[in-house]
Amino acid sequence: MSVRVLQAEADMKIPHVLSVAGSDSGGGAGIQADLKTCGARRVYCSTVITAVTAQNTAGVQGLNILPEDFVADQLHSVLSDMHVHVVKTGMLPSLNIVKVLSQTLRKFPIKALVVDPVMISTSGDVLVGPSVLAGFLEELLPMTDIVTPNIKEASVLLGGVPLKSVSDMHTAAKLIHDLGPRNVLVKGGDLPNSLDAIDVFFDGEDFYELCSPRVNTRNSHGTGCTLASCIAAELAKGSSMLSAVKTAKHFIQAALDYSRDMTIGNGAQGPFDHFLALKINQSSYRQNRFNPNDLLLYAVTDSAMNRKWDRSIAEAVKAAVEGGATIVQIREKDAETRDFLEAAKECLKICHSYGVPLLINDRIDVALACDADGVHVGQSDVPARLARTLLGPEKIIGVSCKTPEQAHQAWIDGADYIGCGGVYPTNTKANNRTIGLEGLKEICLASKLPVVAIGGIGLSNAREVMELGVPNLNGVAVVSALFGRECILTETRNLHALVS
Ligand SMILES: Nc1ncnc2c1ncn2[C@@H]1O[C@H](COP(=O)(O)OP(=O)(O)O)[C@@H](O)[C@H]1O
Ligand SMILES: Cc1ncc(COP(=O)(O)O)c(N)n1
Ligand SMILES: [Mg+2]
Repeated sequence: MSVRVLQAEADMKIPHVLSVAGSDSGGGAGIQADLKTCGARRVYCSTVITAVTAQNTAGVQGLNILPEDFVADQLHSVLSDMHVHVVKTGMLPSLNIVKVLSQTLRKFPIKALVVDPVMISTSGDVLVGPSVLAGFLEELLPMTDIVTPNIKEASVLLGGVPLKSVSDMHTAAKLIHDLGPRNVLVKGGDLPNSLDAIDVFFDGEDFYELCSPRVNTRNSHGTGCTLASCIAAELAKGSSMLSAVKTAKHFIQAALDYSRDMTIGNGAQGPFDHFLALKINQSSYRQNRFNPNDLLLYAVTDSAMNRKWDRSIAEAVKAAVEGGATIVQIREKDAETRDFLEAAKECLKICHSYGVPLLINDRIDVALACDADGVHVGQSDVPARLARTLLGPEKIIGVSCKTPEQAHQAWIDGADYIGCGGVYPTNTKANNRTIGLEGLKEICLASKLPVVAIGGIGLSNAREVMELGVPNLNGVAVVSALFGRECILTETRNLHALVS
């Protein structure tokens, strides 16, 4: 294969959003919000700038629209060279720019088009005049996968009918859907007298009300841009539309809450902080869901060992959590699906009574059916990106990795941690290459995700693994040293004392 073909294939693998929007000098909305959102969501973002605003926390002081020919040049530069998965639009300030965009998109097919029909900013400034409306209605909306108007913009798209309630938002979503886009999200951030921030999503068949408590903050400048670019980022990673919208709503809520008391600028509407995930314990703002410290003593069950000692999976799991296991994975290679499911439900009850998360090895169907905390997948199982789409943003996903490249891909795919090994030779897994402490260290250093070491680890060597001195090595995963022994409780206690 030629270098060019290999380059093109590598390019296609990196989730990529192109934002076509205006610049906000204050850095809270527009292109700047889109870049920050994609960065926070771990997606590459290229940009085509349509206008430059002089803007701050008090409002918009000036606006300079770029000539449509130069917008066309920027679009061509990006799309003719790079593999863009999703295009997200923000401020499209002239009818000719809308036309240039829709013509260009016909030449360069993409996976999805996300249109935030920016017309009026949160500060009340008119960013886009009425002449552009015809362009939206005739050119852009029919090719749009999701359009995300706020209540004022929804009203403009529908010729001026005011929206005053959630019920009006439902009606508007349906009417806007009739204009051509495949999905509609009417955002209710500015709905008066509403205790919650309610958005209405309509996919052409069903309505969903996405509801979150309203954060009492002045820092809501850029929420609309952020929501749309987060949807675009999740779509680029392979999420379904509904799951992308839910993730985006969750992201906005978490970011607003995290930065509610931040003060930047003297005006009425401040920006918020997109990078909370970097600040709250390394990897995830979804703290209540996954805590990397839970990887400390990771117990993995084994059906053959349970058979040998004549105990049920539930008995084995109970002993392990009593002994101090901090996370449990059930790994059943030869059980009937229904038996596996029943056992998983029983283990889930036990684990949750100790506040310990339970993961299912390989079987996404079983994890979904028993509402487990997540899954662990190997390199030949369902890809992590698809697992994320199927399980949604809340579940924990771990991936077995033997190389820095696999670790990188796991991060791109939206995994939460990686399992790395076999560190030492082991009999639990046939034909498993041993990577040694050196291999483990190399992968840890390359990995942006927390790591749990696995493979032949027990009382004799757990300490040297934990003393490797890499900050993202959060724990050891153990099979035989717990479940291959007579008293799981004692073995777990001893190992727990050694690693903590
Ligand atoms: N104070 C708030 N608390 C929680 N969510 C909010 C708040 N303000 C806006 N949102 C959410 O932010 C997103 C953007 O909505 P909105 O502010 O209505 O759009 P725009 O920024 O385009 O005017 C929506 O998901 C909305 O529910
Ligand atoms: C350049 C630019 N684009 C978009 C918005 C909308 O901001 P919001 O997301 O708060 O409605 C803005 N204020 N400036
Ligand atoms: Mg807003």
